[in-house]
Amino acid sequence: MIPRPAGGAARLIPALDTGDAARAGALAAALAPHCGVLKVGLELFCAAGPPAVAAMARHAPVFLDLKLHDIPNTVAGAIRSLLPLRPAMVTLHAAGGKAMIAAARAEAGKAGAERPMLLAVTVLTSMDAAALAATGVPDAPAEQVLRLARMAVEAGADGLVCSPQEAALLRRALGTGPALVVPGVRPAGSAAGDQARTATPDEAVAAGADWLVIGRPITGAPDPAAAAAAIAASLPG
Ligand SMILES: O=c1ccn([C@@H]2O[C@H](COP(=O)(O)O)[C@@H](O)[C@H]2O)c(=O)[nH]1
Repeated sequence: MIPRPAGGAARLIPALDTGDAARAGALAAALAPHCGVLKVGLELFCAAGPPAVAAMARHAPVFLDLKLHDIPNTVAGAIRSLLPLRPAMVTLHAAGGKAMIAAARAEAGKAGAERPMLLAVTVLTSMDAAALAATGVPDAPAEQVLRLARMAVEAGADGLVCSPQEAALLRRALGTGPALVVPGVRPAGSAAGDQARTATPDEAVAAGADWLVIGRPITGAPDPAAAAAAIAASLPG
């Protein structure tokens, strides 16, 4: 399993959110010197499929952010299908429940020491309290994040995806065991877009994040490599 980053650029995970495989390849080549991991999400995977994962993996370890959420047998089958791609990290929704996460973990374990890190997505960083309440959860996002995080770790998840606003809470409650992978990170002055629960890279690291996922502030910059290099240089080493 991929080791935790010691600091600096290794903490950075640029999100390659594009449906254009050639652009993703160019971004990967430009960004790899300034990051630890490259993220392939739904947009790129739906457009370009497994070959895109193999192409990105030539530049850096790949975080395959597919947010699996289905019955246990189906999610285990999806993990089985993904293992030949040798992703460093794979996401699944914590809301899928204990049995789903345990089934995914059992399947991932068949890859041995080279298995991917399984990350449970708690409450999407785009959701505020009102959006969460509209799904039938009246609690504050932080409470629901903690509830799902405890359950996911008990079921075998190696780490959690949460907003930077819950990272300190999860570290206090769960210690250093689970890896914390944190999107919703915005360098000072950059637009939040559809992200609701955000903080700066410095704040995210201070709160206990291991890895920071940053997409549009990098990929939408006039010079993505320079944007990534500036963020990476600002991270504690
Ligand atoms: O709760 C979540 C889980 C995953 N993401 C993903 O992270 C990036 C963030 O991109 P930005 O452009 O920096 O907003 C994106 O790929 C999401 O799918 C998330 O934002 N929140």
